[in-house]
Amino acid sequence: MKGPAEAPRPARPGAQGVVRGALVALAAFVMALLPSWLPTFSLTLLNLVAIAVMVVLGLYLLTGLARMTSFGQAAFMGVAAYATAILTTRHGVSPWLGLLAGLALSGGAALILGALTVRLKGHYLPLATIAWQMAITIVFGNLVAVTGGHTGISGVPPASVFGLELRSSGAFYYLAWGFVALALVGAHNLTRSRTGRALRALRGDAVAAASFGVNPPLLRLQVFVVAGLLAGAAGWLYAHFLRFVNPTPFSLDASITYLIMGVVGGIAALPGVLLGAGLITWLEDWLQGVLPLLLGRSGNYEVVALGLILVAILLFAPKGLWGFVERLLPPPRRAPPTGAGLTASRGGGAAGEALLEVAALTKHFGGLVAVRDLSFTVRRGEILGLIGPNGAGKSTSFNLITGAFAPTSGTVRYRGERVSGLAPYRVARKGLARTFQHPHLFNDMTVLDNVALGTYARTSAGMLASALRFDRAEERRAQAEAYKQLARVGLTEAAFARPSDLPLGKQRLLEIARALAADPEMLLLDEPAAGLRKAEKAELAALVRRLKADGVTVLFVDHDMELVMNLVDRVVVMHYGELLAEGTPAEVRANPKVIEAYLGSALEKRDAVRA
Ligand SMILES: Nc1ncnc2c1ncn2[C@@H]1O[C@H](COP(=O)(O)OP(=O)(O)OP(=O)(O)O)[C@@H](O)[C@H]1O
Repeated sequence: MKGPAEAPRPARPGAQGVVRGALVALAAFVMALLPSWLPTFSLTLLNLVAIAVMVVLGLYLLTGLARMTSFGQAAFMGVAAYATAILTTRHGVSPWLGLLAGLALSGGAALILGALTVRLKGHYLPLATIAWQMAITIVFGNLVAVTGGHTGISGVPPASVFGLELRSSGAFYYLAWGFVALALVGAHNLTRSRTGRALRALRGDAVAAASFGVNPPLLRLQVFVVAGLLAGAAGWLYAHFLRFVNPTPFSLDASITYLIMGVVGGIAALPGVLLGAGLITWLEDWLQGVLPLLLGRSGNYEVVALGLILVAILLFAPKGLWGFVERLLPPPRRAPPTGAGLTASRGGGAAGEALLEVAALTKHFGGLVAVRDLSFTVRRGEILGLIGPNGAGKSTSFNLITGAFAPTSGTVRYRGERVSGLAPYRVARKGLARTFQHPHLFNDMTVLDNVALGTYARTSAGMLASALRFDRAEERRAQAEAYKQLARVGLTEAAFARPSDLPLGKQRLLEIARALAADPEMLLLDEPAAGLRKAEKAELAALVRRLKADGVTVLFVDHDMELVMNLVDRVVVMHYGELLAEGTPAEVRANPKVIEAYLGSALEKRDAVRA
């Protein structure tokens, strides 16, 4: 481990927070004064920046946090812009009612599209959003009776506040940046919440996220809708600022430009959103003026220039321009959380009674039977070892128990309740926590936040509550709980390090701390000793013994016979997918079938090496 990363920072987070707060207040003060200093042209540009920020903020949540790419945000913007334009020009409705209608329609559209597409993997989601984006642009252009076709709808009334019509750029500036301020604060709060952590965990590792109770499709859908609503609000601002709508600002080109803004500024950080939206909006405007003069002809050449900038950023600054700036700033200092953790709610039931019952479990992979007719019971309070030579079916059994695989036949019951066939997040919420053979940790979060992820199913603040910071008390307890579990595995020194700074042995302890943060009744450890040195294995074994003393039931799947035999109460041995033997370590060690299986596989390995 890198020494300095592990050492606790000399925490003076209070002073740093005050400085940050003062800087934000100063920026807000300067922003409030800008309309009295700047010419109309600059204010108009700033209003367009504000509108872009709203859309890119949605992309921050969608792509920056959850790594879902959408090429369709301008379409959601267009849905709200057309809704308010039609209602206010043709039906005399107030622009504020137009806002409600616009948000309802853009949010509804995101809900429908999201429900259909968020389960798509890899490139299919972006492709689906392109299809949606193109379809909706065609509707805007061709449904002439409703949308005015390519001519669009003009005469959209200005929004008014307390009877004051916001006609000028200077007046509209306060409305647009007021929206931005609210959205920024909400996004900032969300990022620091249980939802923000879960979203970051979701990126590329839905299996790990589900292991502490996150429902990946639901969370993806929620964030997709929020991004749609932010784009909808931007569309409403656009319609009442320019007072004219046509299909062009809501086309695929526009959606791509918003993505470029995110990538250029740095889509994974809120300052990057502001930087990207500001820079690209200004650059686009500047290039539109300069390029025709330089090239001697007019055309959309700024698109080519923006494309080149995007390529350069992707090559030289994959984290965007904010990535550069961030490196120059001092790292944030955080103090160890204090106070009470979360209330333990599991437990009950007598030691020794059946907790997990595996009955006639079978799993086929095509023609291969990985697990055949496997039955065993884990009793409350014991450590049960599941061992077997390579390919015996241990990991498959583990995945069947935790819900990662559905069994071909047979059942798994936990506390008498059938859990086989349930989604992994549902199994996790029943009180079964797991670790992974190869640690699934999140290096863009601190060690402490990685453990706090484990509290997901024990906390309940939703997106709105988190965005409004109503989760303050719960979040404090979740952080304190995470720290408590870090202390339990002896890792508090590394609380503010990154998981990648830790050696493998400590990463495995960190995964166990995260599992413990879920307050599990039963802990399933998948080859926790693989790749560990002798001293690390001893540390692991001591921890598992302490957990047993605390009443945690453990299913310990591993190769290491010596470790398992000295640690567990009972052993289940698998061979070629079937149960070979079951009993105490002494009974199993003396079982001729076990000796033969292990000796046989050792000889096979030796022959393979010789060959
Ligand atoms: N997703 C899969 N698709 C097809 N076959 C699989 C899959 N997962 C496992 N298998 C096969 O099932 C059998 C049992 O594999 P499994 O990984 O469960 O064994 P194991 O006892 O955990 O082995 P190891 O100790 O080497 O991890 C092996 O033959 C393996 O190749």
